[in-house]
Amino acid sequence: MAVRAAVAGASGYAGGEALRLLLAHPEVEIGALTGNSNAGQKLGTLQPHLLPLADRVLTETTAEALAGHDVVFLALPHGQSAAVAEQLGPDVLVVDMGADFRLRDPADWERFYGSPHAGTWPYGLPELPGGRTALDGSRRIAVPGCYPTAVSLALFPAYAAGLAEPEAVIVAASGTSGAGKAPKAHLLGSEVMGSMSPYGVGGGHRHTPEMIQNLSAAAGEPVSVSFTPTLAPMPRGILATCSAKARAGVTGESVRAAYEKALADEPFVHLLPEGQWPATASVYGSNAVQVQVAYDAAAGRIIAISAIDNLTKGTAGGAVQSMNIALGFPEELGLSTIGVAP
Ligand SMILES: NC(=O)C1=CN([C@@H]2O[C@H](COP(=O)(O)OP(=O)(O)OC[C@H]3O[C@@H](n4cnc5c(N)ncnc54)[C@H](OP(=O)(O)O)[C@@H]3O)[C@@H](O)[C@H]2O)C=CC1
Ligand SMILES: CC(=O)N[C@@H](CCC(=O)OP(=O)(O)O)C(=O)O
Repeated sequence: MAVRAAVAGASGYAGGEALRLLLAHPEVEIGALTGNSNAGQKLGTLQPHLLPLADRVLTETTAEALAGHDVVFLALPHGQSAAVAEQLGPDVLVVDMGADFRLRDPADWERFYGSPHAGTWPYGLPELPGGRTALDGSRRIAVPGCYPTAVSLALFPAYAAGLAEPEAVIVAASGTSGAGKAPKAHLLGSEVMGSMSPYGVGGGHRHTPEMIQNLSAAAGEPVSVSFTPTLAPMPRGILATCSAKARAGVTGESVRAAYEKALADEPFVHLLPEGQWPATASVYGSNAVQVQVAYDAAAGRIIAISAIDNLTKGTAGGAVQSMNIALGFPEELGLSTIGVAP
């Protein structure tokens, strides 16, 4: 029997992407759709690409509206999920696409988000060591941030194999949908189009502690991360260029072998053949992740590059993949690795 799923934040980008994927999921029936300022509006006016749901009307995000579902996806601004989640029973699978339950260290949360820490839930990145075990049967899932998804998948094989020094340098470009749908001054179309610019420079981006958490767990020792995000003039996609100094004795062959071993059985993460490089266009709208790795012998550095769709594998696709594991469905159910080209 199909599970009944509600989506809170259905008017936003993450909620809209969750609905796009859930519409194609053979074991999910879509229940309540809730919003905030757009409650009372028809979904067709807010998410015109979701034609089968065009006549559905958004209700307020309340415990009553979300009651009676097997799964509740929360696509709410940071800090809003805990109050909603605590009103949902322990048997309901709550999948939080916000940041509230991702970090283990309350001090990290308070420093980067400036509010009391709500707690820590099983982390929705199945590909990390132990990731699937943590999600199996869980009724609470913290979906990772989009940049930490791209970066962790690019670098964990190097750290898990003990090939890299514990200091990573990351520069990643994101499409503008990463910033959400609400209008923002730095996202005016005429200023974003035809230009790339950095932001959150100097360790200030809130995804830095999440990357440190993931890479340190893979390495078995603390890993420092210097992360610089940049905004790219495209609606979707993240290209993460990650590098770390190689440990003594590392060769191009040993790096390649470690990545082949770590990613061989992954249904969504694809280590490209040597000589091919990840591109955001290749994963547009798909749950696939492209990874490539190279050893820069002159600099003594491992360079790992990944491409994801920030809204699919970076948010809603990762959420559905994790839901599948938690509920015992095949992990790939309802998810595509087929992109859109050109
Ligand atoms: N965009 C992305 O690439 C990613 C987003 N996420 C996370 O997903 C969550 C949603 O992000 P995104 O979809 O981009 O943001 P949007 O701004 O596009 O959407 C926000 C949603 O939350 C609703 N909302 C706003 N304020 C409140 C409130 N006070 N109480 C309840 N609902 C509220 C909005 O409703 P209404 O429109 O009706 O006001 C809307 O449905 C965030 O936590 C974000 O960090 C995670 C990974 C990637
Ligand atoms: C381009 C852009 O602005 N991206 C967002 C990341 C959005 C995201 O995935 O992260 P959260 O779920 O943690 O909000 C940012 O840098 O804040």
